[in-house]
Amino acid sequence: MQRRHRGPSRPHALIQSIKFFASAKVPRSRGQARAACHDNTGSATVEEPIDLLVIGGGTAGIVGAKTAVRLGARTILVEENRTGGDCLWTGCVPSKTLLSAAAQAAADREASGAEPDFDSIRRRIREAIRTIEPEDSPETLEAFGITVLQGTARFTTPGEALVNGKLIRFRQALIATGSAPSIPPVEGLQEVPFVTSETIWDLPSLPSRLLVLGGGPIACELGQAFARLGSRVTLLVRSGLLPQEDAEAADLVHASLERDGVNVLLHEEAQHVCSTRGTTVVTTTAGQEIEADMILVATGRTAHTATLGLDALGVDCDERGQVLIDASMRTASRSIWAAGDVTQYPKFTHLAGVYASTAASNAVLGLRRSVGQVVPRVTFTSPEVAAVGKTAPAGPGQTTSTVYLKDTDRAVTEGAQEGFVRLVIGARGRILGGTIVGPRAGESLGELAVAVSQKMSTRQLAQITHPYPTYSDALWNAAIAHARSGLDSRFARTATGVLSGLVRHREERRRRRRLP
Ligand SMILES: Cc1cc2nc3c(=O)[nH]c(=O)nc-3n(C[C@H](O)[C@H](O)[C@H](O)COP(=O)(O)OP(=O)(O)OC[C@H]3O[C@@H](n4cnc5c(N)ncnc54)[C@H](O)[C@@H]3O)c2cc1C
Ligand SMILES: NC(=O)c1ccc[n+]([C@@H]2O[C@H](COP(=O)([O-])OP(=O)(O)OC[C@H]3O[C@@H](n4cnc5c(N)ncnc54)[C@H](O)[C@@H]3O)[C@@H](O)[C@H]2O)c1
Repeated sequence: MQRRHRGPSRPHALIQSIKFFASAKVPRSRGQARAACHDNTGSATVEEPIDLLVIGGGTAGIVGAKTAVRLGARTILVEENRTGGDCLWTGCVPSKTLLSAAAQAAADREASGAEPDFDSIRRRIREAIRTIEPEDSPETLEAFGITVLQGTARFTTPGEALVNGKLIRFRQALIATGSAPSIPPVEGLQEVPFVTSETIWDLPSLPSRLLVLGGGPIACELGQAFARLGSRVTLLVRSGLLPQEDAEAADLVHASLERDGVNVLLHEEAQHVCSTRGTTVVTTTAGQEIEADMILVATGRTAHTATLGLDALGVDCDERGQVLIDASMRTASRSIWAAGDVTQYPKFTHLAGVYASTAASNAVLGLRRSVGQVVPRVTFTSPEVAAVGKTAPAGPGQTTSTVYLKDTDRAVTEGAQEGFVRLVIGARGRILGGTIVGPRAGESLGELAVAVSQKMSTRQLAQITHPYPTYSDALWNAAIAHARSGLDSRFARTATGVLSGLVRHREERRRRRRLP
């Protein structure tokens, strides 16, 4: 089942907001970008290099190229597969559609015992992709003013790259080639059928027993979805679940997965895999044997850099092949920039788009603006886990304020009381970050991201009236609880005591003056 296919990703609707940076249509008047290609036999057709060569047509590549064109740069985007990238074809769009269909399937099963139709779910996923896809198509990008070339790019020198044997000369280049699933070196794995986040969408039928290797966002989201559709799912996880997240949040996801029937095995790995009479048997490091009809490998990512010819440019990569860049998105080579999953930064669509926009404008305008470090993220399990900034106190003077959904009226009215909001708070009540767990947690995260990036204090957030009854009441109440605890401190009590004494004294004096 394992098939390597790298779909281009997409800045589609999610990236509408990023299009704030790269929006207006640019008249297709230039043509210089196309003319800058020449063959490598020496018969150059144009001498002048293009302004920006973008390699990769996923979210990072598309947003980067649009930003550059918007700034007047002659831009070529090279994509070896389909423009749109992981997010559109094999990532966010299919996985969020699947999660929605699986939640509906679980509700239907509970209500009427009806089992889901896997074919219609696959059709729904295809339809979601088909609806969004035109936004990222080569035609749309060309209409925007980007020259799109289909092919595999490889650098030859700092100012030149080969695409399908043609030489392209460029002033600046943006590497946006994304990443692929890492396949762990488990004995026997390559000999049995397995899928990854790239190929699971091609499964013709629902596997009755699915073994998932990994415990990150992909394993948790897809593991829960397949369990809700009716597969018997086992998660085999080297670490704890969602190791990047607040431990109590991860515990709630763990409990929820188990309620959906998922068998979660933590701090254990696959040691050996073999196939016996059509069934795959995985032996774990703890000596357990698990039978499965299909394995999903979700154990992290490897960057697409091996064939880019980066050695010739002096661009540094880490051991996972990730391009190392500074805060302005520039590599060790002055004219080479990178953004998205190919870099060492966290791997999210919104980050790929925003960082690529900064990289492209820095490259084209000769700037060194730094990217923002406030990174919101959402794992779309049930309950959702949304986080931004610090998720635990990390120094003296830092504290937390937590409000549970069982104390939040909207959650009580909806019978969805599992979850919480936890703020991490620093000196003078400054909000440093936090975690939101519960239904639609991701929808409340934007407000917390604003509070963190604007360096707001709990007192400032507490002063903003929130509508009742909403889930964001929990966030508000966490801020109010902390701001109020400040008022309860000994210093604050002394200060308010002194203040009210002064007022009493002043009023007494006025009263005496009025006496005859
Ligand atoms: C199952 C799953 C669910 C996800 N869900 C979410 C989510 O809900 N929210 C979220 O924010 N993120 C999510 N992500 C992560 C998100 O998909 C990625 O962060 C994002 O797609 C990265 O975009 P990119 O442009 O860096 O890379 P990609 O989208 O991978 O694009 C890279 C492109 O470069 C092309 N390419 C590679 N090498 C070359 C070459 N030499 N020449 C030419 N072209 C080349 C590839 O074909 C590809 O089209 C999810 C990922 C997965 C796998
Ligand atoms: N909702 C979202 O935003 C979303 C959804 C899916 C993916 N993503 C992005 O895609 C990236 C990749 O996701 P991922 O879940 O593949 O990777 P990950 O790196 O986040 O998690 C990998 C997990 O696999 C475990 N693991 C590693 N090797 C293992 C082995 N041999 N056996 C068993 N377990 C092993 C790790 O302990 C960890 O729990 C994420 O970091 C995230 O940025 C985002």
